[in-house]
Amino acid sequence: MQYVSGLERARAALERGSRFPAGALGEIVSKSWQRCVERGLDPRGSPLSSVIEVAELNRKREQNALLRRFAIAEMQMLHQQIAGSNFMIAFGDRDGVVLDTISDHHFADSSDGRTIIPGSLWQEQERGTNALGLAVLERAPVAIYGREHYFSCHGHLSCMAAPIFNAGGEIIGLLDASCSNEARQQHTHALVKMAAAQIENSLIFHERAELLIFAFHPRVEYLDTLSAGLMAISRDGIVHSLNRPSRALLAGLEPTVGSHFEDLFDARLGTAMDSVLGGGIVRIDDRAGSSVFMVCRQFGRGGAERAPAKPVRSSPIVPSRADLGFVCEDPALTRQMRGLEQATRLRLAVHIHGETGTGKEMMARHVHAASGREGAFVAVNCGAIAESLFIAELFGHERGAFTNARNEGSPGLVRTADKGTLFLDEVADIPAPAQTALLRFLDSMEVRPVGGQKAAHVDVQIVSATNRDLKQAVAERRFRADLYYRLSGYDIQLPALRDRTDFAAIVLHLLHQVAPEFAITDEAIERLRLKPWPGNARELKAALQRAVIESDVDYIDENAVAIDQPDLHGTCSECRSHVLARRKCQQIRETYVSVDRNIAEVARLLGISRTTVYKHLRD
Ligand SMILES: Nc1ncnc2c1ncn2[C@@H]1O[C@H](COP(=O)(O)OP(=O)(O)OP(=O)(O)O)[C@@H](O)[C@H]1O
Repeated sequence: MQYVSGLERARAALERGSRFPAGALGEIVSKSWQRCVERGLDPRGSPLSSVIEVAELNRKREQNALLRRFAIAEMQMLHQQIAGSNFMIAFGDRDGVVLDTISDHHFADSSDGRTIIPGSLWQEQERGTNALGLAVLERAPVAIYGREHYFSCHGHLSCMAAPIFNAGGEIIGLLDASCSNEARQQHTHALVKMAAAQIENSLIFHERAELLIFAFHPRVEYLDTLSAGLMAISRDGIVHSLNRPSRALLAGLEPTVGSHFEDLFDARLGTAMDSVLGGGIVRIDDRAGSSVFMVCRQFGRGGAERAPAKPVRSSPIVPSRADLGFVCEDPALTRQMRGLEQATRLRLAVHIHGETGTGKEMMARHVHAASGREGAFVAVNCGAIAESLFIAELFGHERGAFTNARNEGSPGLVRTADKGTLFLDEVADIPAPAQTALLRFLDSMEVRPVGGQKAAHVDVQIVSATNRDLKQAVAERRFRADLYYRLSGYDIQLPALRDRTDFAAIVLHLLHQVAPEFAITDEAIERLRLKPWPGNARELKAALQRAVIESDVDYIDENAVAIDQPDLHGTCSECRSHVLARRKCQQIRETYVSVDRNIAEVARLLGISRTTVYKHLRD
């Protein structure tokens, strides 16, 4: 509390242009503010926000290809760990240029989220005090909360950034987690640091695949954690790579690339190797007199029979949103679903309308689950049953009731669904005579099997679905109007995938089903969103499957998503007939072309949401 008021006092002075009481701020922030003042940056103005061109961004991505691969894998992990808390994870190069983001889409579309986009520069001289810029300057993890940011327009943003170092101790990249509130997120800060350390270790394993890699720590139970020292050593004892914990654990001995094993440890390399080659743990002293436990994590190519152990993650793996099973974050849809439980309590028949692949069957199963009914969920594809058999299949038949009837008779699908749910899929295809029988059943809830005398009462929740226009079918007298009214006691209209505001969540969910270990960048999701997706979620799932199979890395980026660029002549179809809308639409399309088709940049420049941009780019 004291800190907050101290910060506010300092902020007020800063914004007045007076000397701010440095003691009220942390040292890093206070020095950074001072540098910004000296540079003449106006804290109430706008940052000199610059975004590099797409060609330059692609060049940087290529230059950092290997690091990017490990970074995106870790971003995916981090995203899963903090999913739902409205965060954005960003990977930047050593100059503070954001190369990739993976985010909760709510944040990506917020005004804060719109500032952190691929290609944006976050050096202190442009953006003032911020975590990415300061992590480079301080060569250490930095968190900047809310109004500690120099520019007041970033005052709602909290950012935690950690540098990624190479084995020589140089910064090679940055990892950042940002959210739009001022809360101190110590837990997230720790996770970002761990992710950066994990990337550094992964790089050592990848780049030194031919060498021995030893892990060591004074406490044996820490050998499998990110606190353990890692050293890649050739068989002549020369150190070729070492991670940051190695330097800290051997402080005083100044280990570097080129040091010799025996200058660091009080043991001959041959003896240490003999002890650890069988996978054992050896206790040895370092040259400063402290003892450590050591284990061999990689024996190097051609070195040993045993498969190298992988570095173990010490971070907890938290289940992701994808485990929930059903994505429904679109407000238009959640509104419709609010009354669902009540509708099933009143036994209203539920009718679901939506294009093919929009999840009608999934929704029907959800209605069944929401109703809490104990009986079975029985799905009937009304378009797939021969007209002559329809009534018997639905209501059952007695033994030998008709030619081809089953010998033992059949209870019928309606009775199988007793105390449960009967799902009539493709309901528009019900043959005319069956429509009458179905209507009679819905009115009485009684079934009489074909060839039988006795009617039985059943208790069934009816759900029907179609991708056709049932009202039109009624108008054309192909579907009975009274049956239509009976089936649509409670209507759910499933939006097409291209119109869903929770598109990103659906992509993540489907990708998790297809390849749980795969990550996808925000930019790839943006590209996917430009497609019209006539086959909806089913088509999207197949496209993700293809992208996964064709990918030789474990993530999907913008290059893995081939889309036909939209034809940008004129306006989108919705804006064609309105003069004002036409002008706005053209402006969006022109800006899109002028910024090398970077959707995030269009949203940022015009101050509109990405969803609005997509809408105007489609035909
Ligand atoms: N909201 C959603 N969340 C997650 N997955 C979804 C969602 N909607 C659809 N899917 C996925 O899309 C695929 C198609 O769903 P489903 O079979 O329910 O669609 P449908 O509308 O019944 O299709 P059709 O009209 O062709 O019968 C399924 O694999 C399902 O996992």
